[in-house]
Amino acid sequence: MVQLLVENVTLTFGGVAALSAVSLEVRRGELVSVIGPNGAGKTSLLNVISGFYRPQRGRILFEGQEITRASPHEVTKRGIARAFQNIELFSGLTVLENLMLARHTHLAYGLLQAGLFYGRALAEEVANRRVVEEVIDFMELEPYRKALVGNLPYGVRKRVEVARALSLSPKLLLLDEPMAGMTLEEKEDMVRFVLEIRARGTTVILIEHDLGVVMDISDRVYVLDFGQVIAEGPPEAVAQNARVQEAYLGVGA
Ligand SMILES: Nc1ncnc2c1ncn2[C@@H]1O[C@H](COP(=O)(O)OP(=O)(O)OP(=O)(O)O)[C@@H](O)[C@H]1O
Repeated sequence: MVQLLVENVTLTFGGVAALSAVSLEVRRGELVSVIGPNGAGKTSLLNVISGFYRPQRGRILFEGQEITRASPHEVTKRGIARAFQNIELFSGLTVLENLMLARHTHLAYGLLQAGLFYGRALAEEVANRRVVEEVIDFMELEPYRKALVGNLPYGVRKRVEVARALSLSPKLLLLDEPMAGMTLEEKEDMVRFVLEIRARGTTVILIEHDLGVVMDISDRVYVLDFGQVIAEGPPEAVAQNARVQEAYLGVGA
Protein backbone atom coordinates (compact mmCIF):
# COMPACT_ATOMS: atom_id res chain seq x y z
CA MET A 1 0.00 0.00 0.00
CA VAL A 2 1.25 3.48 -0.89
CA GLN A 3 1.68 5.36 2.38
CA LEU A 4 3.19 8.61 1.15
CA LEU A 5 2.42 10.12 -2.21
CA VAL A 6 4.19 13.24 -3.41
CA GLU A 7 2.66 14.38 -6.67
CA ASN A 8 4.17 16.96 -9.02
CA VAL A 9 5.47 19.14 -6.21
CA THR A 10 7.09 22.40 -7.18
CA LEU A 11 8.77 24.68 -4.64
CA THR A 12 10.40 27.91 -5.67
CA PHE A 13 12.31 30.59 -3.78
CA GLY A 14 12.13 33.89 -5.63
CA GLY A 15 12.43 32.33 -9.07
CA VAL A 16 14.83 29.54 -8.04
CA ALA A 17 13.15 26.14 -8.22
CA ALA A 18 14.31 23.99 -5.31
CA LEU A 19 11.88 21.29 -6.51
CA SER A 20 10.40 21.03 -10.02
CA ALA A 21 7.38 18.74 -10.44
CA VAL A 22 8.82 16.13 -8.07
CA SER A 23 6.79 12.94 -7.64
CA LEU A 24 7.58 10.18 -5.19
CA GLU A 25 5.76 7.14 -3.82
CA VAL A 26 6.67 5.33 -0.65
CA ARG A 27 4.97 2.13 0.45
CA ARG A 28 4.39 1.22 4.07
CA GLY A 29 7.44 -0.40 5.64
CA GLU A 30 9.85 0.58 2.86
CA LEU A 31 13.28 2.12 3.32
CA VAL A 32 13.61 4.68 0.56
CA SER A 33 16.72 6.81 0.12
CA VAL A 34 16.95 10.17 -1.58
CA ILE A 35 20.34 11.05 -2.99
CA GLY A 36 21.72 13.81 -5.18
CA PRO A 37 24.51 16.38 -5.36
CA ASN A 38 24.63 19.37 -2.98
CA GLY A 39 21.72 21.74 -3.59
CA ALA A 40 19.74 19.10 -5.52
CA GLY A 41 16.66 19.68 -3.34
CA LYS A 42 16.83 16.78 -0.86
CA THR A 43 16.28 18.82 2.29
CA SER A 44 13.62 20.90 0.50
CA LEU A 45 11.75 17.66 -0.21
CA LEU A 46 11.79 16.75 3.50
CA ASN A 47 10.70 20.32 4.28
CA VAL A 48 7.58 20.08 2.11
CA ILE A 49 6.69 16.61 3.42
CA SER A 50 7.06 17.72 7.05
CA GLY A 51 5.06 20.94 6.58
CA PHE A 52 7.93 23.42 7.00
CA TYR A 53 7.50 24.68 3.44
CA ARG A 54 4.34 24.86 1.36
CA PRO A 55 4.83 24.00 -2.27
CA GLN A 56 3.43 26.34 -4.94
CA ARG A 57 2.18 23.35 -6.96
CA GLY A 58 1.37 19.70 -6.47
CA ARG A 59 0.04 17.78 -3.52
CA ILE A 60 1.16 15.43 -0.78
CA LEU A 61 -0.98 12.60 0.59
CA PHE A 62 -0.18 10.56 3.69
CA GLU A 63 -2.28 7.42 4.20
CA GLY A 64 -4.80 8.78 1.72
CA GLN A 65 -5.22 12.18 3.41
CA GLU A 66 -3.94 15.42 2.00
CA ILE A 67 -1.21 17.09 4.08
CA THR A 68 0.04 19.57 1.46
CA ARG A 69 -0.91 22.59 3.61
CA ALA A 70 -0.70 20.99 7.04
CA SER A 71 1.53 22.62 9.68
CA PRO A 72 4.60 20.75 11.00
CA HIS A 73 2.64 20.10 14.20
CA GLU A 74 -0.30 18.56 12.30
CA VAL A 75 2.05 16.48 10.18
CA THR A 76 3.69 15.11 13.34
CA LYS A 77 0.29 14.23 14.78
CA ARG A 78 -0.54 12.30 11.61
CA GLY A 79 2.50 10.10 12.26
CA ILE A 80 5.46 11.64 10.42
CA ALA A 81 8.55 12.53 12.46
CA ARG A 82 11.84 13.96 11.35
CA ALA A 83 15.42 13.82 12.61
CA PHE A 84 17.18 16.99 11.55
CA GLN A 85 20.52 17.35 9.82
CA ASN A 86 21.45 20.09 12.29
CA ILE A 87 20.58 18.46 15.57
CA GLU A 88 17.47 20.09 17.10
CA LEU A 89 17.93 19.31 20.77
CA PHE A 90 18.01 21.40 23.95
CA SER A 91 21.65 21.22 25.05
CA GLY A 92 20.84 22.29 28.63
CA LEU A 93 18.43 19.40 29.14
CA THR A 94 19.16 15.72 29.65
CA VAL A 95 18.54 13.04 27.01
CA LEU A 96 15.47 11.85 28.92
CA GLU A 97 14.10 15.41 29.25
CA ASN A 98 14.60 16.09 25.55
CA LEU A 99 12.64 12.99 24.56
CA MET A 100 9.85 13.62 27.08
CA LEU A 101 9.60 17.23 25.95
CA ALA A 102 9.31 16.19 22.30
CA ARG A 103 6.45 13.86 23.18
CA HIS A 104 4.71 16.50 25.28
CA THR A 105 5.03 19.26 22.73
CA HIS A 106 3.58 17.21 19.93
CA LEU A 107 1.32 14.59 21.39
CA ALA A 108 0.24 15.42 24.97
CA TYR A 109 -3.19 16.49 26.12
CA GLY A 110 -3.98 20.21 26.32
CA LEU A 111 -3.88 21.83 29.76
CA LEU A 112 -7.65 22.14 29.97
CA GLN A 113 -8.11 18.49 29.25
CA ALA A 114 -5.39 17.61 31.73
CA GLY A 115 -7.26 19.68 34.37
CA LEU A 116 -10.60 18.10 33.66
CA PHE A 117 -9.39 14.55 33.39
CA TYR A 118 -6.50 14.44 35.82
CA GLY A 119 -6.51 10.67 36.04
CA ARG A 120 -6.43 10.32 32.30
CA ALA A 121 -3.56 12.80 32.00
CA LEU A 122 -1.63 10.89 34.63
CA ALA A 123 -2.15 7.60 32.81
CA GLU A 124 -1.00 9.34 29.64
CA GLU A 125 2.13 10.55 31.40
CA VAL A 126 2.98 7.03 32.56
CA ALA A 127 2.47 5.79 28.99
CA ASN A 128 4.69 8.61 27.61
CA ARG A 129 7.43 7.69 30.01
CA ARG A 130 7.19 4.03 28.99
CA VAL A 131 7.53 4.87 25.29
CA VAL A 132 10.49 7.17 25.90
CA GLU A 133 12.30 4.61 28.08
CA GLU A 134 11.74 2.01 25.39
CA VAL A 135 13.28 4.33 22.77
CA ILE A 136 16.28 5.00 25.04
CA ASP A 137 16.74 1.27 25.41
CA PHE A 138 16.32 0.62 21.68
CA MET A 139 18.84 3.32 20.69
CA GLU A 140 21.27 2.06 23.37
CA LEU A 141 21.29 5.39 25.16
CA GLU A 142 20.94 4.13 28.76
CA PRO A 143 24.44 5.31 29.75
CA TYR A 144 23.43 8.85 28.73
CA ARG A 145 19.82 9.06 30.01
CA LYS A 146 20.61 11.69 32.64
CA ALA A 147 23.49 13.37 30.79
CA LEU A 148 23.08 16.91 29.49
CA VAL A 149 22.89 16.76 25.72
CA GLY A 150 25.36 19.66 25.40
CA ASN A 151 28.05 17.53 27.09
CA LEU A 152 27.67 14.54 24.77
CA PRO A 153 30.02 13.74 21.86
CA TYR A 154 28.67 14.61 18.40
CA GLY A 155 28.04 11.00 17.36
CA VAL A 156 25.90 10.37 20.44
CA ARG A 157 23.96 13.61 19.89
CA LYS A 158 23.12 12.44 16.34
CA ARG A 159 21.77 9.24 17.89
CA VAL A 160 19.72 11.24 20.43
CA GLU A 161 18.30 13.30 17.53
CA VAL A 162 17.02 10.09 15.92
CA ALA A 163 15.71 8.96 19.33
CA ARG A 164 13.85 12.28 19.69
CA ALA A 165 12.05 11.63 16.41
CA LEU A 166 11.35 8.01 17.39
CA SER A 167 9.86 9.09 20.72
CA LEU A 168 6.98 10.53 18.67
CA SER A 169 6.10 6.92 17.68
CA PRO A 170 6.07 7.77 13.96
CA LYS A 171 4.67 5.62 11.18
CA LEU A 172 7.05 7.39 8.80
CA LEU A 173 10.50 8.53 9.90
CA LEU A 174 12.39 11.14 7.88
CA LEU A 175 16.16 11.01 8.40
CA ASP A 176 18.24 13.90 7.07
CA GLU A 177 21.86 12.74 6.90
CA PRO A 178 21.88 10.85 10.20
CA MET A 179 25.43 9.58 9.58
CA ALA A 180 27.05 12.82 8.46
CA GLY A 181 30.30 13.54 10.27
CA MET A 182 30.33 10.23 12.12
CA THR A 183 33.25 7.86 12.62
CA LEU A 184 33.12 4.54 10.76
CA GLU A 185 32.08 2.70 13.93
CA GLU A 186 29.32 5.22 14.70
CA LYS A 187 28.11 4.93 11.12
CA GLU A 188 27.90 1.15 11.38
CA ASP A 189 25.85 1.52 14.55
CA MET A 190 23.51 4.01 12.88
CA VAL A 191 23.05 1.68 9.88
CA ARG A 192 22.07 -1.06 12.30
CA PHE A 193 19.56 1.23 14.04
CA VAL A 194 18.02 2.31 10.72
CA LEU A 195 17.62 -1.32 9.65
CA GLU A 196 16.07 -2.24 13.00
CA ILE A 197 13.65 0.69 12.79
CA ARG A 198 12.54 -0.55 9.39
CA ALA A 199 12.34 -4.15 10.65
CA ARG A 200 9.93 -2.97 13.34
CA GLY A 201 7.58 -1.79 10.59
CA THR A 202 8.34 1.94 10.49
CA THR A 203 8.68 3.41 7.01
CA VAL A 204 11.94 5.32 6.53
CA ILE A 205 12.95 8.03 4.08
CA LEU A 206 16.70 8.52 4.29
CA ILE A 207 18.82 11.32 2.90
CA GLU A 208 22.42 10.20 2.87
CA HIS A 209 25.61 11.17 1.07
CA ASP A 210 27.41 7.89 1.71
CA LEU A 211 26.47 5.98 -1.44
CA GLY A 212 27.90 2.73 -0.13
CA VAL A 213 25.45 2.81 2.77
CA VAL A 214 22.55 3.86 0.52
CA MET A 215 23.17 1.08 -1.98
CA ASP A 216 23.53 -1.48 0.82
CA ILE A 217 20.39 -0.83 2.81
CA SER A 218 17.73 0.84 0.62
CA ASP A 219 14.73 -0.91 -0.91
CA ARG A 220 14.52 1.86 -3.50
CA VAL A 221 16.45 5.00 -4.30
CA TYR A 222 15.35 8.35 -5.75
CA VAL A 223 17.97 10.55 -7.34
CA LEU A 224 17.46 14.30 -7.41
CA ASP A 225 19.44 16.72 -9.53
CA PHE A 226 18.64 20.42 -9.86
CA GLY A 227 15.28 19.88 -8.17
CA GLN A 228 14.16 17.08 -10.48
CA VAL A 229 13.90 13.33 -10.06
CA ILE A 230 16.36 11.96 -12.62
CA ALA A 231 16.15 8.30 -11.61
CA GLU A 232 14.21 5.97 -9.32
CA GLY A 233 14.39 2.26 -8.64
CA PRO A 234 16.20 -0.50 -6.77
CA PRO A 235 19.80 0.41 -5.83
CA GLU A 236 21.46 -1.79 -8.50
CA ALA A 237 19.39 -0.29 -11.32
CA VAL A 238 19.95 3.27 -10.13
CA ALA A 239 23.71 2.73 -9.84
CA GLN A 240 23.77 1.62 -13.50
CA ASN A 241 21.69 4.57 -14.71
CA ALA A 242 23.61 6.75 -17.17
CA ARG A 243 22.06 10.02 -15.97
CA VAL A 244 22.99 9.20 -12.39
CA GLN A 245 26.56 8.41 -13.33
CA GLU A 246 26.71 11.68 -15.22
CA ALA A 247 25.30 13.70 -12.31
CA TYR A 248 27.69 12.09 -9.84
CA LEU A 249 30.84 11.47 -11.80
CA GLY A 250 30.52 13.83 -14.71
CA VAL A 251 30.85 10.86 -17.08
CA GLY A 252 28.84 10.48 -20.27
CA ALA A 253 27.74 13.32 -22.60
N1 LIG B 1 14.90 28.82 2.50
C1 LIG B 1 15.46 28.92 1.29
N2 LIG B 1 15.55 30.12 0.67
C2 LIG B 1 16.12 30.24 -0.55
N3 LIG B 1 16.61 29.19 -1.25
C3 LIG B 1 16.55 27.98 -0.69
C4 LIG B 1 15.97 27.77 0.61
N4 LIG B 1 16.04 26.44 0.90
C5 LIG B 1 16.63 25.86 -0.15
N5 LIG B 1 16.94 26.77 -1.11
C6 LIG B 1 17.58 26.50 -2.41
O1 LIG B 1 16.98 25.36 -2.96
C7 LIG B 1 17.94 24.51 -3.59
C8 LIG B 1 17.89 23.14 -2.99
O2 LIG B 1 18.39 23.16 -1.65
P1 LIG B 1 18.34 21.92 -0.65
O3 LIG B 1 18.90 22.40 0.65
O4 LIG B 1 17.00 21.34 -0.66
O5 LIG B 1 19.38 20.93 -1.34
P2 LIG B 1 20.05 19.61 -0.76
O6 LIG B 1 19.99 18.62 -1.85
O7 LIG B 1 19.43 19.26 0.54
O8 LIG B 1 21.55 20.05 -0.54
P3 LIG B 1 22.65 19.57 0.56
O9 LIG B 1 23.07 18.20 0.16
O10 LIG B 1 23.74 20.58 0.37
O11 LIG B 1 21.99 19.64 1.91
C9 LIG B 1 19.29 25.21 -3.42
O12 LIG B 1 19.54 25.95 -4.60
C10 LIG B 1 19.05 26.12 -2.24
O13 LIG B 1 19.89 27.25 -2.31
